[in-house]
Amino acid sequence: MAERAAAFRAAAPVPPRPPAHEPLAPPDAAGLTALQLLRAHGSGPRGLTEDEAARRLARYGENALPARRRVTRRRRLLRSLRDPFTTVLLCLGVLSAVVAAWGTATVILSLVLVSCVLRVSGEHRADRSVALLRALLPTTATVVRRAEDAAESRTREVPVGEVVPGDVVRLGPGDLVPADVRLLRATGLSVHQQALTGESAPVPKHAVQEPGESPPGPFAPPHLCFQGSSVAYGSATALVTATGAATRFAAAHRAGDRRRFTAFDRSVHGISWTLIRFMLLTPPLVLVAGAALHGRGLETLPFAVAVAVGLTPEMLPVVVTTALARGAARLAREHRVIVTRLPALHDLGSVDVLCLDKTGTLTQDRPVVTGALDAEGRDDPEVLRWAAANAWWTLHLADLPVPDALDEAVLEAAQEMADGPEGVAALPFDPVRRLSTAVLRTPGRLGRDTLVVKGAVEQVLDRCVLDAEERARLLDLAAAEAAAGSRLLAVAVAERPARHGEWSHADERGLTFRGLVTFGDALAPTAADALAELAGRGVGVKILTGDHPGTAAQVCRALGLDPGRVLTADEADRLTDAELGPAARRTAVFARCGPEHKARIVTALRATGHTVGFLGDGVNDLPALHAADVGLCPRESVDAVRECADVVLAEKDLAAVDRAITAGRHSGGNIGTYLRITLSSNLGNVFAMLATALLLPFLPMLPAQVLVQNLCFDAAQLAFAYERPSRAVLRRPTRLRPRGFLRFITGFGLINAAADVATFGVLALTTHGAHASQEAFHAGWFTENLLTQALVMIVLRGGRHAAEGRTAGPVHRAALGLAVIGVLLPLSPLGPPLAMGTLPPLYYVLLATVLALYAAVLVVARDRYGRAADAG
Ligand SMILES: Nc1ncnc2c1ncn2[C@@H]1O[C@H](COP(=O)(O)OP(=O)(O)OP(=O)(O)O)[C@@H](O)[C@H]1O
Ligand SMILES: [Mg+2]
Repeated sequence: MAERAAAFRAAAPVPPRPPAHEPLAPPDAAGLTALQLLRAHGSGPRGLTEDEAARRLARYGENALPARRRVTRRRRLLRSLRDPFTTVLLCLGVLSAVVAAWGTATVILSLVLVSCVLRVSGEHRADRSVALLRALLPTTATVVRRAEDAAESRTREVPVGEVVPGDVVRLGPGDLVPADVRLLRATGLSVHQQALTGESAPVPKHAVQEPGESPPGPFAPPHLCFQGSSVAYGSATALVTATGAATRFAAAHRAGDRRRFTAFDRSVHGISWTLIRFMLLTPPLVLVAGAALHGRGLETLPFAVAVAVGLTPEMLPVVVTTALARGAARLAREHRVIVTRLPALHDLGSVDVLCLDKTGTLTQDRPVVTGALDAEGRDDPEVLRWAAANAWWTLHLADLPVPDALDEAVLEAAQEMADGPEGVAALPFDPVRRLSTAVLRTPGRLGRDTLVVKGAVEQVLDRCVLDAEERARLLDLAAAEAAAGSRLLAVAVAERPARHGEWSHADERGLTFRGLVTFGDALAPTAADALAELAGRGVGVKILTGDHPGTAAQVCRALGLDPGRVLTADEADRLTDAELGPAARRTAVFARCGPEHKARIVTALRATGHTVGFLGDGVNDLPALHAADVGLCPRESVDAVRECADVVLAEKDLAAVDRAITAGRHSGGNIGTYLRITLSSNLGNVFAMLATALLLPFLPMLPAQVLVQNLCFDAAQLAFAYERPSRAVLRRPTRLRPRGFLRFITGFGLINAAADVATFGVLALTTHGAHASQEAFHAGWFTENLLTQALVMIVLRGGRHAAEGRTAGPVHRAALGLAVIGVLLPLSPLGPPLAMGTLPPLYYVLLATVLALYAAVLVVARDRYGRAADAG
């Protein structure tokens, strides 16, 4: 179809585009009835003809979903200029220009330019590859269309991009609302509007004949649904009023795109601001010290600025996008895991708590009926027949596209449905109430209808006429079945006078308990191993299920996971947010969770400092997927879930999650190592330069030299995006804790500065003669700086276990290159223009000694730090 549309667009004489995707009529066309609105859109209840739809597609353009819209290069460039480091660099550049230090200003501005260009093109490339991966996950909409005017209308799936204004669409649970629509008909419809309004609870929507006053807010009208939302439960038929860039969500987003603040952003943010404070402090410090000790004036400013510039990790964004994009590409290629939002890959590496739903993850989600029991616990096939009648009629009367797994199992087990009673009304299952109800017309009993309710045991018993003792006995009966690992449905019935009006939830009262249907669901074959594997990697697994606590606990036990004390949603409801955090940390299994509970538990865990991943596949998992740092789902999930998840797995398999986490740690580990090494060396250089600036009668390095050295460092550091990290990095969540991180960089920065100062001594010893010594000093220091940097890259690259049988990788090669440049550049023809002189051979001999000592100290410090980190 996509090809056909493309061909159409290419072949047809395209009519002039209307200005800026104007909708045919305003979305709610205030006061128009549904029929009038259909007419205003040149459509009808039978939908558009295929030809008309194709014409409109050419006219209005593709209906791109919010998450799939491209960011333009200009927007990206502006965003990268807003980056705090870039801003500080630009300020320093301007400052240099103000004091007419043209050399420094030019170098700084070129540095900004190079890093922005690299970043923008890197992000652009990364985005393109994510878009290509996303294209593997097509989302569709169900449209009602006709082949030609006179033909019967047909319902068919089309890619969401081909939906046009005037289309009539069908919506069911888990569907994305493909565009802005006006409801024509709706049954029990509730939509998730979280992406639009931030509100996580589903919002009820219904069709109205003539829209009256709506509550305030662009997304509030109850008869309209909007692109960017999805169906939580119920079903509807609706008219498309606006697509693509003309939708309300697109309009709201143009103002300023909300981006999720990820775990990675949070830690980088903290570190960045500490560095920036330091950068802002450096120039005044250098100026004041220069003036006080050597009576220097503003001429020190370019040097002071260069020192501050020396602190910036200019290549950070480039290393980050490259490392992540490579990781995502590899995951897709080797494991068919698709990362739909790149930063999520980094967060996946730092996930230390993984929340799962039970069905389909720990079990196979192929339930089979194992029994039907009456209230005494005796076999009673009648109970199954009631359950099946409920399943059959809710499926048909509520217009649901497919039965859920439990309903399917019930229908499979109770075959002869044909001559059963006829259904007249249905209130379909919803995961908050955990009930479904069908109203049946009892044959031979005119004027009487039978209400059949099935659902979770507690919810059904709450609606039955029972004394406390009987209720407790029935709960025990259910608990005993659940303790064997069975899933359960309770069934209750009631006879009521027939009626013409609507049935509502209020009618589910005064019921008679009929019995239980029990289900078995085999364990997923890979689950036990994957759980053990995850635990070994430092990931705590928590089960968040809507099921019975007994069933959930038994499934965990069967997989070798100690369930401990199960926390039910009712108990969680009684805890404040502050109490829930610690309780959630202690608990492994949460039962009877509704969609909101799942989200609240995830939020509470995040608030206690965990990075939380959530794996789920149902609409009832949507709020939690939103709330988590990383949302994961299997490929067969409903569209709404897939569109919201950050990581889409080829299948719902815990082993795949484990592989994805490893890939996240791979990329995240490289980024962390890059930051540690770069910032500690940068900081060390700054310390040393400040110290020597105080001692020396001349500048320890000229601004141009500082910047050239910076450029060499940056280029070498790109290698970290391509490195294969050590196994030690993959063994625990990669996490940048700002505190520990700052301690690391100051510690290693000081060691680095000590080596520099030692070199200073060596230089004093080996070079003599006033003028000659200045140039030689610069050369000597340049060489030493690059060599120590190369050494640090090799020694600190893999942490304490770096030696574990590894071959030389890209970082080794880059370090080698850096060392060669460090030694040869001052000796090359580039030396004199950069004001670097030649050095006596003795210098090299003594420098080698300094470097050997430095390496030894580094190794000792690294191992101590590694042991402390392992213990912490
Ligand atoms: N089709 C249905 N009709 C009536 N009740 C149902 C139906 N499906 C589920 N339930 C009830 O709702 C409860 C919760 O549903 P379910 O187990 O699917 O929740 P969940 O949160 O998706 O769990 P999981 O973690 O297993 O995926 C079930 O234990 C069952 O009692
Ligand atoms: Mg589920």
